[in-house]
Amino acid sequence: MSSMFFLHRIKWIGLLLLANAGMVLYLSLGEIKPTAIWDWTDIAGEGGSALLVLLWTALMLKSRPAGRVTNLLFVGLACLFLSLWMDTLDEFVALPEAWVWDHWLESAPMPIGFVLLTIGIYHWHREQLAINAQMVNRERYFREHRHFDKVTPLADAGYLRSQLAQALPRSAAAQEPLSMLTIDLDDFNRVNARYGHQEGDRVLQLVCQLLLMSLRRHDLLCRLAGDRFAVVLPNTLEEQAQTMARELSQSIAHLACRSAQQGERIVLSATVVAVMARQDDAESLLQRSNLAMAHAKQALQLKRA
Ligand SMILES: Nc1nc2c(ncn2[C@@H]2O[C@H](COP(=O)(O)OP(=O)(O)OP(=O)(O)O)[C@@H](O)[C@H]2O)c(=O)[nH]1
Repeated sequence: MSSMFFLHRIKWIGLLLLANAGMVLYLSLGEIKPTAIWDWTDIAGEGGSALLVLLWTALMLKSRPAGRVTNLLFVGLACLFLSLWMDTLDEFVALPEAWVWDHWLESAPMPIGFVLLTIGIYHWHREQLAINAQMVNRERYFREHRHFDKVTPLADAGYLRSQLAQALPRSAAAQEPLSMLTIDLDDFNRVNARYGHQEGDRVLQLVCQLLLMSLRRHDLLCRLAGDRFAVVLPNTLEEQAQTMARELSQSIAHLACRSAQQGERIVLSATVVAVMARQDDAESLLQRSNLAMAHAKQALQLKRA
């Protein structure tokens, strides 16, 4: 909310000055009425309405970008507020009966405000129609071009590249770290060889579910190829990513996975590597990640030999 006040500070200051000028004018030219004749119903009705219009103004400014339509809506609401504000002041301050300008101050901004608001709402409606049309186009683009993996419900390497290409500059601009995990099942060809390709598919689906459950909402899991997955970890330092890598590797090793036919335990393990983006673009980050994976697999082979 405070950013909204800062962003539109000139509008708020202008409105405050006008409301204040109205009050000073009334106080300097009129006389404060005795409290006995204050009409509390009018004060509550008019003052409450003025406060509600201020609340609408704040909500409108908070939900809209700056621009012509926002200005129209603001001026419209400001006119309504000023009209109600002068009406409320009238309940406290008595001005000579002969004067008419105060009636104008109370009534004239109201119809102007309604006209401006109507024009503003009409343009807002047209804006919304244009946004809706764009969203439909984008959704169509998304549905047509996004490649879903056929085995798991995950997007593929192409999608990962496109998301990395957007996420990397965004993180750099926000000065936030971005890390990536690559997860590769060990000896997965043996699962296929021993239990069949269909069973292999089921194992990949189980691993995918396990990974999805273990990740945070804003992490993006994709299937790079075969038994290799990648996770984009926004706002994550290398150390945190390393911890996640260890945890995921342990979860996969503990996955109680049994074959559908015989119910045998299928023992799984995975090599998980973490890299943090430095000055990378999508390609160089993927290359570094693949290199880290190749080293980790080599180390595993050496350990086994
Ligand atoms: N069931 C199934 N298998 C797949 C799929 N895609 C790739 N594979 C198999 O996954 C295996 C991957 O083999 P490799 O790349 O040698 O990996 P690995 O056997 O895990 O060996 P390391 O990674 O070196 O430990 C191959 O046997 C592929 O046929 C798939 O969608 N379903």
